Amino acid sequence: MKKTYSGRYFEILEKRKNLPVWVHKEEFLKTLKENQIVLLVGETGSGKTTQIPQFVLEAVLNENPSSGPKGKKWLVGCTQPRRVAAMSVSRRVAEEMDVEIGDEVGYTVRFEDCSSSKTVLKYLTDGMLLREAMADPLLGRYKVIVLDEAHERTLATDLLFGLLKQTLVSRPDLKLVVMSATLEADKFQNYFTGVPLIKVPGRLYPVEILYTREPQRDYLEAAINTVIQIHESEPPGDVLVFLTGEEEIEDTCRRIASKLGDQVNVMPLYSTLSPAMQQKIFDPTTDAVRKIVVSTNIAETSLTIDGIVYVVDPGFSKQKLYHPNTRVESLLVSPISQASADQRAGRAGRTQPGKCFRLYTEKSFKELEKQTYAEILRSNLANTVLTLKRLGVENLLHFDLIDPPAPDTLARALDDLYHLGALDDECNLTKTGEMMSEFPLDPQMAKMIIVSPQFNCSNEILSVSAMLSVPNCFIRPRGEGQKAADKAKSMFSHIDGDHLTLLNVFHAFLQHNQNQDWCYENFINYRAMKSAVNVREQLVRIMSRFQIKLCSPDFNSRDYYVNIRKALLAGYFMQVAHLERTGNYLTFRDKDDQVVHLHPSNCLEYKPEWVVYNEYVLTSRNFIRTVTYIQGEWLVDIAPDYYKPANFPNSEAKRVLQRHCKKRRLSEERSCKIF
Ligand SMILES: Nc1ncnc2c1ncn2[C@@H]1O[C@H](COP(=O)(O)OP(=O)(O)OP(=O)(O)O)[C@@H](O)[C@H]1O
Repeated sequence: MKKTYSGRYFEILEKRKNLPVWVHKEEFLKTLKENQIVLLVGETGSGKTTQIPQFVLEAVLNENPSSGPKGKKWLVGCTQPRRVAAMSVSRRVAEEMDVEIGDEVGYTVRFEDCSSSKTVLKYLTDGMLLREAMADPLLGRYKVIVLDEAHERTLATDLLFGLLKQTLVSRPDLKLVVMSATLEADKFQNYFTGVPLIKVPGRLYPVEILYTREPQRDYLEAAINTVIQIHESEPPGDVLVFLTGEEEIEDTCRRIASKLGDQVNVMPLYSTLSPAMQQKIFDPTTDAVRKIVVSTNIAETSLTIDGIVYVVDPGFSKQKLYHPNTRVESLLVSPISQASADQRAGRAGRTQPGKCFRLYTEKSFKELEKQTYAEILRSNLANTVLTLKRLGVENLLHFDLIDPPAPDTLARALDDLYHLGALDDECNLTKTGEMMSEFPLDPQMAKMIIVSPQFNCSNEILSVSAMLSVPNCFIRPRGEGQKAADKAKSMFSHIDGDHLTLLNVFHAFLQHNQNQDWCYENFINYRAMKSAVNVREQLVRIMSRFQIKLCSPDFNSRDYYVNIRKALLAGYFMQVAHLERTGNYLTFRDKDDQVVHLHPSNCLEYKPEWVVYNEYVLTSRNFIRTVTYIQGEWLVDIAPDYYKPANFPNSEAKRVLQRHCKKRRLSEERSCKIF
């Protein structure tokens, strides 16, 4: 039966037909029919992300009217580097196709699947497609895969390139479309040897680019002043400002709001914000109030925020950097690339003409790198190696990547996985490694969960892991509310560490029946808590697949928290710091030790000799965040191979460790004598 469409459908269809990609529809479909791989480069806003997958779907449905593999429907998949884009674009496409989201059009992002057996077009993060490939390396449900925003060169997209290059050989019926606004076409054509390239010039509305005459000393001040200037002297239209991180964004929102009051509606956007808050930026505003969205670069690609006329681009973003020697992966505020700057400008001019205010000179723009450096060259690769091993890649050095990572980085990753027991001496995936790869978590966390039954506390470790996987649950408003928030937090504080504090919050939330008012009264982020409950349920499902026992120590036993702390260490034993006599902590790794400080958010009432930490944060100082007290002798008990004193540089910590080892040896000898 033919579907009857709503009036809205025809209204949007008229607009869609004006998008530049529509002129190239026939050429694109013909090229796709004749080739297995097609590259498509089109300007921002030309209609790639929303239209091309629909064209592809039309062709797939026309050519394959009967059902796909195992009686299921064929799928067209379109990847996005960011979850907020995958979710919002799929909603838009569902609206364009006049269907409910989750039916014919759906999305899958980490910890959230909004697709069903009806789904034929699925937007998903590149990371999720990689996960699907682990379960089914031939991606049997897919007829066409569209890799969007390829220029971003995220780690997952780069791995998908390598993987799909192999898969396409085994599956001649599978097709691949690679899309971007600013693709290094030559590089990709070389990589995929001579595949056709379709160029879509033009955009729907023009964007005027303005540069400053002089370089700006303080980009934050400059950004705030520009927003005020726009508000005071430019015609109506919403504003999108790009900044680098959560704190900076919240602070800027507050400052803009205090200067412009009710005349504007200021909204933050960053990845750790709850999905509900993220969705708020798409709410239409009334004419009298200007919307000002202050965002990290998660709004840089694919997003259309209706009403945005002005973009303010200070030219910086936080970028991941990895030092294989110290094994520290950190985020540093760095200048963006020309490709990023173009993407940012492209957020304007989507539903009407726009203006982009670049807070740097034209000369500086020309001096920026052309493209952002591929993420694979700037990351800790432990997770990547685990993924590749799970995908059956035997020889990592022969896996065909566009930019192969530095050998040092690869060696470090192999080493870490070996210590975690994920790889054996021959670099093959162990049973533990296989299990670890099934958890959508970093390898240490996965290991911690897998071994937690040995410490009789898998229930607690799951709760801690869930809490570590969601946005910060503590709300700390600036100004008046800060003291009250700190007081509320202290009610949950556990003197031995932040992990245990998170566990207290999780338990309290359950005890109060997941009540939203309770969260509000206690300065707890309700959405984060609901997400944690949801994440935990998903982790439980993976646990039961592997028959990993769910168990808890007796809450009244003295060892309740000791067991949990030991289990934490069993996963994170490579993230330990020792308090030196100088009063500083020193990370304790087998090469370069680093002086670090406890992050001010910690809830320890004293400075323990040894701590295990979740995160290394590099800002004005080196901080370790989310820390818990552990005992030095546990290191030699829990990770004896890793903590051989001979492996470590001469230090105070080494001497302590030697003592523990000696004690352990003596007690072993003693127990030998008894028998
Ligand atoms: N949510 C929306 N509301 C209104 N119009 C929209 C929406 N999403 C998309 N559009 C319209 O469709 C156009 C094309 O969007 P699309 O995301 O497909 O472009 P694109 O070429 O992929 O851009 P980019 O390279 O920036 O991702 C937009 O410029 C806008 O006019």
